[in-house]
Amino acid sequence: MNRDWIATASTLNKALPYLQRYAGATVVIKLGGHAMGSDAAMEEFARDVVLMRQVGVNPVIVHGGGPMINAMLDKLQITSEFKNGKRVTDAATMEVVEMVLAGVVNKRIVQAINRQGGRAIGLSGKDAHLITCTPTDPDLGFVGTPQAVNPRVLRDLAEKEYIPVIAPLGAGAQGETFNINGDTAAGAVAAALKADRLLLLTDVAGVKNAAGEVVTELSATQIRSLTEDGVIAGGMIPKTETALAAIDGGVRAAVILDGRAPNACLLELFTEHGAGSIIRSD
Ligand SMILES: Nc1ncnc2c1ncn2[C@@H]1O[C@H](COP(=O)(O)OP(=O)(O)O)[C@@H](O)[C@H]1O
Ligand SMILES: CC(=O)N[C@@H](CCC(=O)OP(=O)(O)O)C(=O)O
Repeated sequence: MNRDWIATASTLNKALPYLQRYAGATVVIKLGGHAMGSDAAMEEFARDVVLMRQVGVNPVIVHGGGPMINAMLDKLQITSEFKNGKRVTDAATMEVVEMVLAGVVNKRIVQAINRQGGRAIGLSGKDAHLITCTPTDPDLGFVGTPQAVNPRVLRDLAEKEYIPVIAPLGAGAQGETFNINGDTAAGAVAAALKADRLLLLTDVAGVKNAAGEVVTELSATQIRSLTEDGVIAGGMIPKTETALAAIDGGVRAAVILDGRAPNACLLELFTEHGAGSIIRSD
C-alpha cells in the first residue's frame, strides 16, 4: 500500500481527540497582509478553514492588508506614515484603505474559501453594527479603537454555517469610517465572541527571545519583560498587546504563528505539536 495513504489515515486517527476538543469551538483567525502569499498559499489556507468548518469549528476570519494598502497609495502617489505601528490616516487615505481592505483583499479571501466549498461572507466592521470606534489619537486621524463589538451577526452566521471574513474598519458616532489595526480588530472580535482560540498569523515562526529562539509558551509577565528589554519590538508589539487584551477579555488562549507555514492552523489546532507561541493568562 502507498505509504502516503497509511500516513494520512494515521494522521486522521491521531487527530480524533483534537477534533473532539474543538467541536463547536469558535476560532478567530487574523490573516495579516504579510501572511497572505501566493494564490497557492491562499488556496491552502482556505482549505484549512473549510476543513475546520467541516469538523464543527466556527472559524471567523479578520484580515489585514497593510502591504496592499501601501501598493495602492504608491500608485495614487499618496504618501503614508506609521506612528507606533499605526497608519496616520487622513480622509484621502481612509478612502483608499476602505477600498483596498473591504474590496479586493476581502473578496480574494472570500472567493478562495468559497472555491473550496465553504460559505464565506465578506463584512467590514461597519456592517450590522459589528464594530463601533472612537478615535485612537488626534495625531492619527481616522484611526479607530473599538469601543463596542456586537457579535450577534457573527453568531447568526455561524448558526447557518457561514464563515465571516471581516475587514478591520469601524463606524464612528458621527458617521465616520475608521481604520483599525488588523490585530486590534481581531482581538476585539475574539473577546466579544469569548473565542476559544485567537490565531494571529504573521510572517515569523512565533515570538522570539533575545537569543532569537521561538518561545512556545508565554505568560503576560514574560511578554512584559521581553517588551521592556526591547526584544519584542515593531509589529510584534500590537500582536502581543492584542493577545493579552483578548485573554483579559475572556479568550481562552491566543497563538502567534507563521501563516506562511503549510497548514499552520491545522497544525496548531489538531496536532500534539502545536505551532508558534501560545499565550495564556498567568
Ligand atoms: N521578539 C520578536 N519575535 C518575533 N518577531 C518580532 C519580534 N520583535 C519584532 N518582530 C517583528 O514583528 C514582525 C511581525 O509584525 P508585522 O510585520 O506587523 O506582521 P503582520 O503584517 O503579519 O501583521 C516580524 O516580521 C518581526 O520582524
Ligand atoms: C490603523 C492601521 O494601521 N491599520 C492598518 C490596517 C491593515 C492592517 O492591519 O494590515 P496588516 O495586518 O497586514 O498589517 C493599515 O492601515 O495598514
